[in-house]
Amino acid sequence: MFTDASEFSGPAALQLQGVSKSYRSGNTTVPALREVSLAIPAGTFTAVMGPSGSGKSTLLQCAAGLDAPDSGTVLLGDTEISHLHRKALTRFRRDHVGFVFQSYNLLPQLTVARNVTLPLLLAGRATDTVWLDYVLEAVGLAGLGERKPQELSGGQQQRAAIARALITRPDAVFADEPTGALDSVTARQVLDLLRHTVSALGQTVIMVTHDPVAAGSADTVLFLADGRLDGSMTGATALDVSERMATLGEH
Ligand SMILES: Nc1ncnc2c1ncn2[C@@H]1O[C@H](COP(=O)(O)OP(=O)(O)OP(=O)(O)O)[C@@H](O)[C@H]1O
Repeated sequence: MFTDASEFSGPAALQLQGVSKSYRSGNTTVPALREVSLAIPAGTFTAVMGPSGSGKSTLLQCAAGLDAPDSGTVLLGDTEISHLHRKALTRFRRDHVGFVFQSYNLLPQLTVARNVTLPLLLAGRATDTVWLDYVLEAVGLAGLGERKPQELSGGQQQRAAIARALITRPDAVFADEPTGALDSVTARQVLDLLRHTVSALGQTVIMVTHDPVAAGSADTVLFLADGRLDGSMTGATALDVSERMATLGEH
């Protein structure tokens, strides 16, 4: 696991230094992340795994600028986002970050093409139709741009959501349980697509998942236990990941 960008050659897509985050619940404080430091090279596929409540979603929220850490710094590309104010952060996210969620979040009244290009519209950027066609083709939706989301299968809807995440050419794509609502065959296709966006388009993908099979598609798997990073694996199979999960937090 890289904790600092100086440990690898090439640019870092994401760097966290000493990131901590707690939630207040009534009179108690729940620590969700404790002093997490990591660096993710650009153009790689990283999975984040850990038991329920280990801090995966909090890590993703802080890393993607959806939430602010209590302490520590987050760098996305060259920009330190941990101390940006709300408006600047929203603008930064719109231009530099792609999101894929378990529940697709496509707007039913818009066509696939309009859903995919919505982030450009919101950012006031023109649509590059050559790039739109390329992205739709890359995700396997060539010729389906004029359909409505409800006229697509679940897997196709997730492909449209991935196209929407790619359309702004973001510094990083964050995926939260992207295969959670899909059957195993469709999930495999979506994982292969995420892999393809990394290897063919040079994207950086960071995916939170509960599924060892999904994690086994990534270049590197980061393990979280009780808000702390608890090691990593590179080139791991689903079986390797399952075995590691069974001993997580045991030292
Ligand atoms: N809004 C919140 N208010 C209070 N506590 C919270 C809040 N969000 C998360 N937590 C707590 O912070 C810790 C980390 O939660 P987080 O959702 O990041 O874990 P997770 O690994 O993503 O869990 P899961 O796999 O179940 O989604 C947990 O103890 C959780 O109960």
